[in-house]
Amino acid sequence: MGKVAIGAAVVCAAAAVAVTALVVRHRMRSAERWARAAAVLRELEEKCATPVEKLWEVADAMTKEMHAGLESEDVSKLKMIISYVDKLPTGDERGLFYALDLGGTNFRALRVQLGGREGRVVRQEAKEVSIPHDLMVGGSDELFDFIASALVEFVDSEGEGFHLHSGRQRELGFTFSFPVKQTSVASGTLIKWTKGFNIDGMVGEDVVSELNKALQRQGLDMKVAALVNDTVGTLAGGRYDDNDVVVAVILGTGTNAAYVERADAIKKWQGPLPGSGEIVINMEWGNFSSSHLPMTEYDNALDVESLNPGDQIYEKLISGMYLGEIVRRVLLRLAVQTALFGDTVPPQLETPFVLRTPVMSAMHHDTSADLKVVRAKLKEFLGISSTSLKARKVVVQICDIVAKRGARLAAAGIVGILKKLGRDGSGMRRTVIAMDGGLYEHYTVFRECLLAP
Ligand SMILES: Nc1ncnc2c1ncn2[C@@H]1O[C@H](COP(=O)(O)OP(=O)(O)O)[C@@H](O)[C@H]1O
Repeated sequence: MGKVAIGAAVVCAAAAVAVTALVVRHRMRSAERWARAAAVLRELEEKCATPVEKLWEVADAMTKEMHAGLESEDVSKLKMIISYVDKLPTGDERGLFYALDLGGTNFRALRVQLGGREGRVVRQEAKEVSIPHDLMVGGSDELFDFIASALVEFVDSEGEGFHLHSGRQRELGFTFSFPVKQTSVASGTLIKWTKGFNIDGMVGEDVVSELNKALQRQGLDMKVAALVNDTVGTLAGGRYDDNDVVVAVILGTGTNAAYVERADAIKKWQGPLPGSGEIVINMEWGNFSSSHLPMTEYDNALDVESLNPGDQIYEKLISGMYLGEIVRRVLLRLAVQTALFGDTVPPQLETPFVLRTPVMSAMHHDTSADLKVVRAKLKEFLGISSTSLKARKVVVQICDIVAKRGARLAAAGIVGILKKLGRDGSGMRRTVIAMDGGLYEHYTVFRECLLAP
């Protein structure tokens, strides 16, 4: 009995030692993994850093590129497109106007009855339709017929309070938020698709004529009276509300900026200068690129694997289409190299664009002590069923680094425009910037960081 007990005790002791050794080894492995995760995070933080000196460099580079883009075509990454809009609203406008806004995942139709300076916006109605993904990469007729048929329904649903002057054809302002070479106020050819659109045979075509043809095919008595970029539209809308608006910036699926330039500062302008002496420039700033931009291996890989490698570099750092995807790439690296989400890499995490920016934003804004929103989103969108609080904190930290880099770079771009306008110093006249876009509107941390970096 004694021997058996001793033997059992010895066995037991040996097992205990083995178990202890296992625990220690696991702890060491876990400590090692966290150390590696911390190193990946540290590196991300360093590479994404945007100290004030760097932001000034980015702002200066933006100003320089603006000058180059106004000088002549094709010398700068900034196209600095002349919009042909030389008059902005004064607030005195009257009548029934229609608008169509196409530039991302949704399009919007709008009708508005303007009642002059006193009446202002008497009445307005809008309709929003999401674009099925297959139409974003299909044929041109299919996309424009889809839009025109939605406009038919919109006009059919017109209620009380909207008055078209008798005998007048319905006129539409077409906001088309892709790079276009404008040829007049109501015509322009597509330069390239961005933001996930890729429709065969459209590059080089007049987008107004494509829409007019579709309106005819659908039997709607309406014609496009003006083609404006969404940023130019935002500038016009901003000016309608406030006379000091001179710049507009969009931060949504993509990003862009427009501003009012002195016509005589546009060296590449040919022909008579407009009477107003001013013209709106559509910068297409999403294509801005500079060696001063803080790029990481994740950004480079995202760019190389994108539909438009080498293009839209600034947009790929700051806009809603890409922020979530950058975060996904960092998380994938952590999952593979440090087993952040357990011993196997969650398969969904390998799917490009599975982590959308609104989901990133929801996780970033999670204020619960145990980060339950992060837990729920990781489960819902990435199929990660169990996470430690520590891992969830890492996720939030990555969102923070990526979002704040984007917001600070966007702010630096705005400063670049103000420098070009000579409105960056103190004691200058009041300058108002019209901001729009879902990213700016809904991503609070991003917006607050942009406003007070
Ligand atoms: N809650 C949110 N948090 C962060 N980003 C958001 C949120 N909601 C929308 N967004 C971003 O805004 C984009 C939509 O922007 P919006 O200006 O409405 O349309 P567009 O697709 O024409 O740019 C989305 O693709 C997304 O990237």
